[in-house]
Amino acid sequence: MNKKYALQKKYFQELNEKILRAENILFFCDYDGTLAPFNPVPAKAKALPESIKSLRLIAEKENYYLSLVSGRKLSDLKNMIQFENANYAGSHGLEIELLKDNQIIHPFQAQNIDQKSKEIYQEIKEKYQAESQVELEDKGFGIALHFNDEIMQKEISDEINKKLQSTNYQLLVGRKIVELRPQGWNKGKAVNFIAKKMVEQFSLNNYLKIYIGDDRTDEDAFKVIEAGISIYVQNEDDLNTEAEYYLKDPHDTAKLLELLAGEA
Ligand SMILES: O=P(O)(O)OC[C@H]1O[C@H](O[C@H]2O[C@H](CO)[C@@H](O)[C@H](O)[C@H]2O)[C@H](O)[C@@H](O)[C@@H]1O
Repeated sequence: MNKKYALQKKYFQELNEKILRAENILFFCDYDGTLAPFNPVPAKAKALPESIKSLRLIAEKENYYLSLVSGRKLSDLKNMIQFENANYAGSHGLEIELLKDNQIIHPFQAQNIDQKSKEIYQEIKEKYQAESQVELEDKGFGIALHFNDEIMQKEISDEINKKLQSTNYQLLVGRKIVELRPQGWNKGKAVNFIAKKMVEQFSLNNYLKIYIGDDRTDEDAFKVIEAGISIYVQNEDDLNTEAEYYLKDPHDTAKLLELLAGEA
């Protein structure tokens, strides 16, 4: 493991130099586990106020384009964190709202999902809606099952995985959660989609992508950051990540954002 702790002076200087060399910054930030510490009740998982304050300052910088990217559905994400001048990507990027544009874009269409897959998905959804030991979060484009018990999580994810064989859905296993979502779209594709839109809309030339995220779904985004800055927020997991830098938890995210906002 050869990751760079982003708050260590020499590594912060290194990433800050990259930022200073770029004319424009496309700043992508995940929500849960990155801005908001874990809470067993998703609705209570609030972003740290100091991170909100710094992100607001970052979003106001003339050459910064802030995007919030989450597995949460768009409306939920926008309820949790409200910025006028930010792009939003909910449901792992299946629902996108670009800054200063009130329409929701669905960059990946449901017709890519065949009838058989839809039926199996519906069957799984109904089964776990009726299961009292599992909390089902219906996101429209997919579902998340929240668990308290890791053994149960493993059993259920194995069972669902079997059912999803040769469907157009995929299963993602995360921290106390399994998620079913359509195959073919992910946070990496959403990052590229938003980046392209920003480049076109604002005629950007020299730009740098920054992505901060904490779980497996963020790995797809780290892979498309290229020469930019990818930062993994470690939480409980190990450092098996594509990201170049790491932070230890959302409190570290707050410290980094404060430095980047120029407050510290
Ligand atoms: O992409 P993210 O912003 O990181 O969202 C990922 C999922 O986050 C939420 O679930 C996770 O956080 C909850 C609050 O701390 C926690 O209760 C749950 O166990 C975690 O898995 C959210 O509920 C999901 O919809 C997101 O996909």
